[in-house]
Order: sequence, then C-alpha cells, then structure tokens
Amino acid sequence: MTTTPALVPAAENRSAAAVRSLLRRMLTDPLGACCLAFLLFVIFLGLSGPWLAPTGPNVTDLGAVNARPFTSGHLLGADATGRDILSRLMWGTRQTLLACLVVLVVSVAFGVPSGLAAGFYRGRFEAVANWFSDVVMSMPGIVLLIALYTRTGPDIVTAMAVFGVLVAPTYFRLVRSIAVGVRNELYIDAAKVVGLSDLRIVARHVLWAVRAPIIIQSSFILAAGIGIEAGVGFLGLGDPSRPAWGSVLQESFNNIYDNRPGVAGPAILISLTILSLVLLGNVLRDVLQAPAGGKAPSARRRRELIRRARAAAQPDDEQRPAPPADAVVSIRGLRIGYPDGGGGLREVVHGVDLDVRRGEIHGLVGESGSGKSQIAFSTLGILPREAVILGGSVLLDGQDLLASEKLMRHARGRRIAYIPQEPMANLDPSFTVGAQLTHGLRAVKKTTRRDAEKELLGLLSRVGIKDPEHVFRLYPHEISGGMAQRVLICGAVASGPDLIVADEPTTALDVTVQAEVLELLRELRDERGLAMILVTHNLGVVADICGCRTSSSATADAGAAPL
Ligand SMILES: Nc1ncnc2c1ncn2[C@@H]1O[C@H](COP(=O)(O)OP(=O)(O)OP(=O)(O)O)[C@@H](O)[C@H]1O
Repeated sequence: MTTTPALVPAAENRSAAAVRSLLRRMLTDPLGACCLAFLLFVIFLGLSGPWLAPTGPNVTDLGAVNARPFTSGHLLGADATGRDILSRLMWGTRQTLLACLVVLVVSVAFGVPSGLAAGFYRGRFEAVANWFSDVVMSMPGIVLLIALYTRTGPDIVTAMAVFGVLVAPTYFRLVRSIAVGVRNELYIDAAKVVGLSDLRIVARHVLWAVRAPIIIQSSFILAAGIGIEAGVGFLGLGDPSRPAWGSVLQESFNNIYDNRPGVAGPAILISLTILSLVLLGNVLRDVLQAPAGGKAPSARRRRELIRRARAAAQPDDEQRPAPPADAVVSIRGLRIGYPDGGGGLREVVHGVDLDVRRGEIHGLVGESGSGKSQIAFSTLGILPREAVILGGSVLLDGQDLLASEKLMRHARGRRIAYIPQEPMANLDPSFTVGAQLTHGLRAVKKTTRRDAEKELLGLLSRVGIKDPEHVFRLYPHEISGGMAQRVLICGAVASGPDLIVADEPTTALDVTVQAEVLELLRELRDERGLAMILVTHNLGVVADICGCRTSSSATADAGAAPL
C-alpha cells in the first residue's frame, strides 16, 4: 500500500486553488479587472475577425475612400483605397497576436533555460552566457530588423523571432539573478542530499522560485512585442497582403492630411493594448509578489474587523486588573488577529495581561505558534503590516503605546530595546560592528561620535568582548555568533532602556555560549535594574534566569503552556 496516489490530486487541488485565488485577487483589483477585460476583448476581436468583421480585409469600397470614422458602414472610417479600417484591424489582430506570441515563446525559450543553467551552475557557462547576453543586448534591434527585411522580405514571423532573441537577455538576467540566490538556500542542499538530480531540483525548486517574475516580465515583453510589431509594420516592413495593426496604422498615417481622424482607431487600439499589458504586469507584480502573509487590510477594513471583534468579545474581557504602580510595562487585554484570506479574521492572541517590574526577567513561554513573538513585537510596535490589533493596551508610564505611533516611536530604542533571535541576520554585512553600534546609539541619544565610540567600547568590554577596539573595526562575517549576540546586547543596553525584549536570544547559539549570554543578561539586569521580557521555548532557561516569575496569562492561539 502506498499513499502517493492520494497526494497527487491533493497537490493538483492546491495548484488549482492557487490559480483560482490568483484570478480572484486580480479580478477584485479594479485595474486588473479592466485590463484583463480589455485584453480578452482584443483576443475576441482577433478570433471573431473572419466571422464578425463587416468586410474582408482587402475589400475596397470606392464610394468610401477616406471615409471618416462613424460614416455609415465604416465605424472607424476607411483608408485611401476604401478598405474598412475596423475590418482590417479585426483581421489584423490575429497577425499581431501571433507576432507577440512568437516574441514571447522565442525569448522565454532562449532566456529562461540559459538563465537557470547560468544561475544554478555558475562558473564558465555563466561567464560565457553573460558575455553573449551583453553582446545581444548591445545590438540595435530596429536596424537589425531592417537588415533582415532585405534578406527575408516581408516575413513578420521571422522578424519577431529575431526580436525574441534580442529580448531574451531580459529573461536571462532576471532568471539568473534569482537562481543564484535560490541555489544557496538550504532546501536546495536538502534536495541534493535526498538524491534528486540537478534537473529535478531546477525544475521543482528553482523554476518555481522564478515563475512569478517570469509571468510579470512576460506581460511587459508582450507589450514590447506589440510596439515592435506596430513599428515594423509602420516602417512598411510587414506583409502588404496581410493586414496587421502596424500596417493599418501606417496606411492611416500616410493618409493623415486627407483623413486625420482615420488614424485614431488603430492608434487607440495599439496604445490601449500596450497600456493594458503594462498595467496588468503591475497588477500581477502586486498580486504575485505580495508578502507571504498577505495584504495589509485598508484602514476601513481594519476598523470594521476591530468593531466586529469587539462586538464578539465577552463582557468580562474588558474587566482587567489595574496595572501595579511599580510595573515598568503593563499589557492589558492584548488581542491580535490576522485576515484569514476569506474576509474574516483569525485571532492569534486572545486578551493577554502582563506586568513587568524593574529588575524582573519575565519569561514568556508557550508552544510554537502560541503568540509569544506577537506579544513581544507589539510592545515594540513592529508587528507585520497585516496584523490587526483588536484591542488592549501596552502601558509605559501609564501611557498607551498602541494608541500613539509617536509615543511608540519615541519609546522604541530609547525606553524599550530589543535583542533578536538571529544575531547574524540582525547585523548589516555592509558596515563594521562599530559603525552600526555608533549609528544606533546616536539615533537615540544626543552625543558626539567620539563620545559614543568611547561609551560603546566600554560597553563592549562589559558584555565580554575581548579587544573591543579590534572588534569595533570588524565586519559581521568576521565575528562569531556568540560575539554577534554580545554586540547586539551591547547595542540594546547602550541607550539605557527600562525594558528589554529578548526574543529567544540564545536559540541560535551553542550551549556554552548560551549559558554565558544568559549570565550576562542576569548581570545586566542586576547592575542596571532592567526589566526584561524573555521569549523562549526552553523551560530550563526560564527556570534558570526567571526564577518562578513567569507569565501565566499568555493565552494565545495554539494554547500556550504557561508555567
Ligand atoms: N504575518 C503573519 N500572517 C498571518 N499569521 C501570522 C503572521 N505572523 C504570525 N502569524 C500567526 O500568529 C500565530 C502566533 O505566531 P508567533 O510567531 O507569535 O508564535 P510564537 O509563539 O512566537 O511561535 P515560535 O515559538 O514558533 O516563534 C501563529 O499561528 C502564526 O501563524
């Protein structure tokens, strides 16, 4: 017995659901819906041309020579030989769409596989492919197309295939740069370790990562294809026996002194199609590259969600104990939710009360996903954009930080500091340790650079960094994880905060360094009378550093397990 067959329909359902969700999000965007509707109309125009066009593409009506738009029987007018412009545009739509499709297929066929191979394998292939791409990009497209005309005659498909080769480097560069990043991800190493071939890894993981940028880029390439096809036709390089948008525009333009409004039909159609494709590309970018957590709700929607959540709250939810006088920070009735993607809200923190006193390290424990980080982030005002604070307060000196962005900004870094989980990821690799610490301190404290450096060197030594002058000049990649965490602790305490929020500060460190860092935190608490919120999974850490004073009120989504 195997469960594999059951997984296939599930995966298919998931991708069908993803496509449906993408379409829904595009259609709910008014701009996306309008662009899509217009492009569907253009496709309909092309497909229905032979049946719905008022006349054939080359039928002349000598009575209608240079007829203006809205003349009877000629909605968009007629050209100098009496051919109906609307009919020629409808017949020509197929030729134009075919030309765009050729550009797209050729450029994707050349650009995407070469970009994937160059980004994934790098080395000599990448160097050669880069060189080719640079050479191709430096070629003057229109001049090449004119030169081609002299050899092949009016062959729009060949001309657009050549244009496809000329724009292939845009895909190559895009795909290569993404593939270079993806190949270093740990899941690629994991895929190699389980024995997947390079081809399967590229097809399954790398191609998946580049799919959204390729789709977005394609709409811009299609727009460029229409422009180039129109340009080629306009220069008279198209096939005179087959109408296309560019050649219809050229005929109308040649006749502009006799029938000025006649240019309007083809010009508007070409412009609107290019505009729709470009705008659709922008909408696709917004939809496909929206943050994983989803879109932040609008202010109106946010108010509505808060109103509904408050209406649904139990009456005793609002009756909270008054904050004790000696608390540095008090959280009361904190409730946080996230839009669930179906118009509702998923509440992840359900009414948390918490007081932290001076000199107290308050352990915040709970199983993964129970909302510990959400509570910590809300005291710092750094919740994700899509988070909705449904109720409650974070009181510092009796003032609610959640009620005023100005208060929160002022408190953050000065009164409340943060020690993160991943020390390396929180240091900018482009700047030295000293530059980052000095910049951070001078952002919250009026002091000269020299004084700031002096103070920071003393603090670095205090947090256990040997030879602080040397470390001050090093870049983050030149120090160890434990040293990086000490540097961040130094940065956090430098401004003399009242409260430190430490989000799993020892998780990324090895056991010996963990113990040293915890000891350091305890010493700093004792020396400076700091209050601390310590988010952790590690009950040993809690027992060691927090004594018996741990939160018993973090009742969040997945069922916190307070001590
Ligand atoms: N940006 C987001 N969008 C939607 N839901 C989110 C987002 N961030 C967090 N959540 C949800 O909020 C809940 C609490 O997350 P949080 O990160 O606070 O958990 P945690 O207790 O800190 O977990 P861990 O110990 O694993 O870090 C989780 O169910 C999570 O799925």
